[in-house]
Amino acid sequence: MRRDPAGGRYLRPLVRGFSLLRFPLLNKGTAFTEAERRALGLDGLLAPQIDTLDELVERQYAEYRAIPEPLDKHVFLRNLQDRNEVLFYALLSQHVEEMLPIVYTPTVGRAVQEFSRIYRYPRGLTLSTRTIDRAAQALANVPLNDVRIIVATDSSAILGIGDQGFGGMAISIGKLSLYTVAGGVGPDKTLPVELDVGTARADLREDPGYLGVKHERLTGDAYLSFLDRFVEATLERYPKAIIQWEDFAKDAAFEVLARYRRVVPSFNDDIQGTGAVVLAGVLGACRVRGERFADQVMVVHGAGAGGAGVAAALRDGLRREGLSPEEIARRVYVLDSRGLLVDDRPMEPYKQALATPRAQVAGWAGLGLETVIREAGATALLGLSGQAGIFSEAVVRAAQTNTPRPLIFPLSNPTANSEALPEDLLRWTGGQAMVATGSPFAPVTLDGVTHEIGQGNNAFIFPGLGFGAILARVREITDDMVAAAAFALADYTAAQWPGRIYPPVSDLRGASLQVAAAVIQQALRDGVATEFALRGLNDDALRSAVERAFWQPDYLPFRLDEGEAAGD
Ligand SMILES: O=C([O-])CC(=O)C(=O)O
Ligand SMILES: [Mg+2]
Repeated sequence: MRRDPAGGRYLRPLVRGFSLLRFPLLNKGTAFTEAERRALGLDGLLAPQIDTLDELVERQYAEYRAIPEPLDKHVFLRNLQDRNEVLFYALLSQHVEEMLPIVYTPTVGRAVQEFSRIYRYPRGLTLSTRTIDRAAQALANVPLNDVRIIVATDSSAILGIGDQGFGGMAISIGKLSLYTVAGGVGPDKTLPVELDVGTARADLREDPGYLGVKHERLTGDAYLSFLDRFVEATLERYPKAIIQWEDFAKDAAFEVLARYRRVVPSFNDDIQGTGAVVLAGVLGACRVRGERFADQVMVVHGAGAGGAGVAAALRDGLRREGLSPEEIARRVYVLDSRGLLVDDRPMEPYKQALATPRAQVAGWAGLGLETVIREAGATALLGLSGQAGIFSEAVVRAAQTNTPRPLIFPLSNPTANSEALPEDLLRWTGGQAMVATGSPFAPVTLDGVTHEIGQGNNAFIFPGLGFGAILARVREITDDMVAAAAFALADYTAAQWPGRIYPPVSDLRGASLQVAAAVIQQALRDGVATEFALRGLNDDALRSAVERAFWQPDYLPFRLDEGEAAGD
């Protein structure tokens, strides 16, 4: 992108003619003007009609509406993205609420599973055991010069659906669409990455149609060495990039975050993003109920990256309220598939910090979900187990004996993995449960009252967190920046959407702007920001600066420099 002396934005293309039409970031299809067609060697290659962006959006939208199946809609939008990226984002921006469940959760889960079958056109960077020795060359081949945000997955724990091998690329692509539509990052600044270290799934390895490498996953030193080479080559080619680690299985998630967060500014979306969004939702629900957060007793079901991240965020939130470690231990309980984490039980090292002291559960009737809810007096249930239906009627009734309006958040994705259906939760509790889910659900009408179902998805955190970190040019993403994102989201919801636990998805952009501004403030306070132009701005000025930096889908005019013509 360039600017003329009057400040007008324009493009000076390095490719011309047919190649220009094949470059999704530059292609305008029939919106190339008469003059551009002549100057850029496009005469004869396009339909005669000349359209505006709005006309193209209308036409694509009509086609989109005619497609019945969500996965086919996803493929349609992905094809558009790979053909004409500005048009894709213009369409998506105008229909965020309708299309988010298609480009993102839940349909992206299907796209991950079907990725080898729906794969059409390359996007992003794939590093595999075949290419990792040439990582620097692979990065040099990426046709983008100023990448600022990378979403990288090793696909070991995609959403709640486990190891998906090469298919995990679809989640990196989907998350980055949100970075652009909700987080304001230009698509030329985003890079989805699939780290194909193999798959533990024999069915994939034996499937002739599977497009990933067909061997067992790398583990131990070989795995870490693979990641080291990726990080090293990335730092070299894109020194200003931030990495979002996505959908790594629990042990790897913690290890990878700890290993690299001070080498390259990075965060783990499932641990930190999910932790922040759930903390914001619990704070929001307490405000709606007129109760104190510090008085809640919270049971986290699931101790993978998401569950552990949520428990850590809740504990951190309680610490900020002034509670002692002993008090916190009586407010947050974490269960994995073997029941409550109790400190004398064998468990993975990362879980130890979340375990309940044995003395505290002396005399309890058991350590399973329902018993823990009764014995602990739980007022909030947070589901991150990936186990569909685990929040059963008996479990929910147990929570309602402790409080008339329990908070019940079935957060596992995609929809089929949700711990409960909002409709059931509201029915079992006589409309009293305060419900938010990870995947989108339609409003529920019960006894004439309609309940909106908030979406407690990290989509309300990561676009703003990443955008703020990019604008502040941070050296590191601190825990306090993540916490600031959570509090900003809770404050924004209370101010703009009183009575709701989360804003509606239609306001993802507004929420992200607020999150980004808060993240910048915190980065400045933490001394990790290197963009000093943002120093000293008050909240309003900062929010305006963030808004001005927000990328908008628009067809920029193409101009050639003096004396240049097609074919030069
Ligand atoms: O992708 C989503 O919808 C949220 C998320 O990170 C996950 O479930 O792993
Ligand atoms: Mg995830």
